[in-house]
Amino acid sequence: MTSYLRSWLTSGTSSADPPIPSLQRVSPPPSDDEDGSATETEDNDSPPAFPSLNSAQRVQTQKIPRILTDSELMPPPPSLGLAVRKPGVAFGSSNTTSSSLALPPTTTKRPQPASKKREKVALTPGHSPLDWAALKSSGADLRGVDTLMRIPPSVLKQHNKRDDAWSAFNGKVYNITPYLPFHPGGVKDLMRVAGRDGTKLFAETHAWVNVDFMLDACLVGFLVAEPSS
Ligand code: HEM
Repeated sequence: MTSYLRSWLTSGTSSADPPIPSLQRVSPPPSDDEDGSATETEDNDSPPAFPSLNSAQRVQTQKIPRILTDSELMPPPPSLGLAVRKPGVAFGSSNTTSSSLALPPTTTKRPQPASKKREKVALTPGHSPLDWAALKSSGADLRGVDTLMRIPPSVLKQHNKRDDAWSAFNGKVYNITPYLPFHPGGVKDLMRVAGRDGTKLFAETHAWVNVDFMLDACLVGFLVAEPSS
């Protein structure tokens, strides 16, 4: 084999060609086998050394780069969290705790109702918001009328009793009687708008409540101007 390669390499070369390096016979790596009985064909499940015994990688293993600690990789957060900052006090100058896990001062106190008027009333059993949703979708007649009507203020005014209370919100007139016991603000407050346009009072109390959704099943008609006689 070696002589074949040598003759193949030398054929066609001129004297100007660089000298052909002589082939070296490389002896196999020392085997673990004392008696050298293990051969290529023999079963040997032990994996080869990695990195290879004479590899450059193995020589360099002494110089493993140092693994940086967490604090070297990422600086620690500032000791004072924004959550404990007091409004109007310069950051870090107050006597706040150093833990950023401390509760922000705004949530350490229970929120107080803005006024006595806005306090919620205790709803009687079976009158929770979920119960109202169930009643609305039950198919029960909550309007009390057969068709939607055009309702002038003079007609609206007549429906001002607990058992027959209509109120207008954003141009739509609703029968609020079935909703009275479900109102979280109480019957009394809701009755203040019975027989009249409650849009303003409603918006001043809780503009975030979606009246159109809450009372869609109670719609009786639309508020119109008084017909001229
Ligand atoms: C028919 C129209 C109305 C509907 C559908 C309605 C609905 C609601 C709902 C869903 C809440 C609970 C709000 C919440 O938890 O955030 C509430 C609370 C309240 N409502 Fe009404 N409301 C109506 C009309 C009124 C009116 C006209 C007043 C007028 C005085 C009023 C006074 C209150 C008060 C004082 C509360 C409790 C305090 C609060 O939650 O802020 N509501 N209402």
